Amino acid sequence: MEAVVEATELEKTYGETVALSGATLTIERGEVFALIGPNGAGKTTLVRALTGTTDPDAGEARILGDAPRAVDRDRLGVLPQDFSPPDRLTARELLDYYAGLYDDARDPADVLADVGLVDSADTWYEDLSGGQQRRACVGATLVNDPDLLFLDEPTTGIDPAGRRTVWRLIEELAAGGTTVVLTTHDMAEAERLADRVGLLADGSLVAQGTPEALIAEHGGSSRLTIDTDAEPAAFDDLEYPVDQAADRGRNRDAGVVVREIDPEAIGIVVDYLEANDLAYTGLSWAEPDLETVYLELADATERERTGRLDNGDATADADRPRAGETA
Ligand SMILES: Nc1ncnc2c1ncn2[C@@H]1O[C@H](COP(=O)(O)OP(=O)(O)OP(=O)(O)O)[C@@H](O)[C@H]1O
Repeated sequence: MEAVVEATELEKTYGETVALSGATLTIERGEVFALIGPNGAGKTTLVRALTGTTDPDAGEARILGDAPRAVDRDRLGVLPQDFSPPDRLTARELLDYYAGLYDDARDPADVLADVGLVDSADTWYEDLSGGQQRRACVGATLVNDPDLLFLDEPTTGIDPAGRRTVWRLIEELAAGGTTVVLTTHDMAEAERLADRVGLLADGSLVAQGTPEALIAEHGGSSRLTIDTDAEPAAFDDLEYPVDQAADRGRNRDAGVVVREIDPEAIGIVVDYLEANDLAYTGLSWAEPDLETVYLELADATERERTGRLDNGDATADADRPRAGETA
């Protein structure tokens, strides 16, 4: 396999703030790699170090076999988080403008179609909706048909249908051999798109792997959440471990979580609730997902950093069931 992105022990501090602390990763050609992590974890700084818009204090970054600043710009597409093109250009003019920067650019009309903006092609950028603006920005990174594409939060502010347009586009690009590095706070996006995910916390990549491997290693067991005001102690005679659910927000019963339970065994819990006169308003079963992993690992890093004691229920914050899995 050909390494297209290589970061070795990257360090970057801003005054007292450590933005990168020994970040090391390798991304192969054609991979979609998702960088996830809490606000301030260092994702943007890592992308900037890899694209040559910031110099690390130590360590080495190489992309497409070269130092980031030495790479042929025709081969690279970069969508920064805060990219804001001129307002008084239409979507079409914007892509024409960016296409004009390259000798061998794609037809901007094709790019407009790719990002789903044909109907808004003649609308000024400032009059596009936030999501349409973001799609136009994604388009601007595609005019040179890059081999390596960095997308910093590409779908932030885009509605669900538009998000799927961008997801399909990223999948097509990757199928065609483009290497894509994206940062996202959307775990469904990372789980759907990424061949591998890197979780950045406090400037270090604390976990890397396929979504499936990360979920298997860090996701814990499947769980059944019961909407009930009953205490976990009321379930002492149930054959499964039961904990209090994390804060479930307004308008929800407090809730308890039954762990290590397969869906076929939900009937046992229902029988138990009824035999013990325990009132409940709903049950939802969920497999661990990338969000579970994220919360577990980000929380573990936070505990380590602050010296906060583990209460023995490290996954308690991760009890939200996945949509569509309500029993
Ligand atoms: N130019 C800068 N000057 C000073 N501090 C900076 C600068 N860039 C980043 N930082 C700090 O470095 C840390 C990492 O920031 P970074 O933007 O890389 O995080 P992030 O993971 O991308 O966050 P988010 O998810 O909020 O976008 C933060 O504490 C941030 O305040």
